[in-house]
Amino acid sequence: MTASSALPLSRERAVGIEAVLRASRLCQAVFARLAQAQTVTKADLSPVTVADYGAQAVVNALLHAEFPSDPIVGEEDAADLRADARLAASVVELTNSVQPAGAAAMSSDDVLAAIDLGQYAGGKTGRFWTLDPIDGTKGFLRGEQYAVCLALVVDGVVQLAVQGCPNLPHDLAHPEEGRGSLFIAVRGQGAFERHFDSADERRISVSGVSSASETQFCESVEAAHSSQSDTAQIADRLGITRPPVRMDSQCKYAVIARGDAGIYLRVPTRADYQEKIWDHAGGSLLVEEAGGSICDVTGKPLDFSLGRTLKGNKGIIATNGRIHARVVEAVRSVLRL
Ligand SMILES: Nc1ncnc2c1ncn2[C@@H]1O[C@H](COP(=O)(O)O)[C@@H](O)[C@H]1OP(=O)(O)O
Ligand SMILES: [Mg+2]
Ligand SMILES: [Mg+2]
Ligand SMILES: [Mg+2]
Repeated sequence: MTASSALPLSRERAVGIEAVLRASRLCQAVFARLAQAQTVTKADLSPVTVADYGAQAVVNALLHAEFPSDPIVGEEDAADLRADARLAASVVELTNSVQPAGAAAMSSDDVLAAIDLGQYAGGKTGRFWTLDPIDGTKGFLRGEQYAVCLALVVDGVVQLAVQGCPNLPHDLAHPEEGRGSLFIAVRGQGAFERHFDSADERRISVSGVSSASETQFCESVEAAHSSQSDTAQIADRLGITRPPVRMDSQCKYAVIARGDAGIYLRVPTRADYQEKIWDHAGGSLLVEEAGGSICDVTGKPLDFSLGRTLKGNKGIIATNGRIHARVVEAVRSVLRL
């Protein structure tokens, strides 16, 4: 099933899908030659590859061509590329490799300018896009899960999500049967999944379990991103006996939205870490439109209107909805909130 073009945000939805598919193709092409991929270290020590820059260039360029007055809150900026001509040349080559046949090649200046379109400050009025060109760079580098995450925020509320998950199995129990899914949601229109090799969409919904003990929970692979000792205690308190599903990136939100697991926990490891809006905007809408619930570890709704970070929130609890109150109670009790 494909959403009708008469529905709200149908053009944004179609452009978002094209942008995320192009960026996902670029990332897969880079991974195929990852042995040679250049990586640099940003000030925050996170790995960033030519694919992160290239994917941001591709998405921003298409958004800017189609919606020239929409600002973009993107994770990356081109400062390091301006200081490294060899790295910049790789990104320009990659960006042009996924432009449609017949499109004029982008110059180095065009590519750097496209990346730098992502520096908008966000806020509570008007509409803007938010982009994580590769969420889960560490998963990408390991050949595991990562996601290209795009969302549209209007007056502080997420209205559209398009998330590409190139390595996500279509069926977690049968990874050999195919990988690569796109997840799409528009507020009020439901959540959908399509495989990378087909335009057919299917509506997805959260798991129907009504007891937390019957489900599995997912969390980060990286212990520095979410406290695995706290989540083990929370799981224990909820009577969950199955091991956690550890996965990088916003693929965790897709897995909740599709009903593969019932709970996603992200428990702060540091009091001063502010979650970024591009790490949660799209994923939160996917979960809500699939019938689930989301809030922070104190039970507060996520507030995407405060700029580039979720500075009013701490951590994340996303569930299938039916077990939400019980999970929030267990998290608050273990964290003494
Ligand atoms: N201390 C931290 N706590 C929570 N998330 C973090 C922390 N440090 C980095 N991140 C972010 O976690 C995300 C990946 O999370 P996951 O573990 O779910 O795959 C990345 O976007 C990464 O941001 P960044 O892109 O700035 O490195
Ligand atoms: Mg990063
Ligand atoms: Mg991220
Ligand atoms: Mg990223």
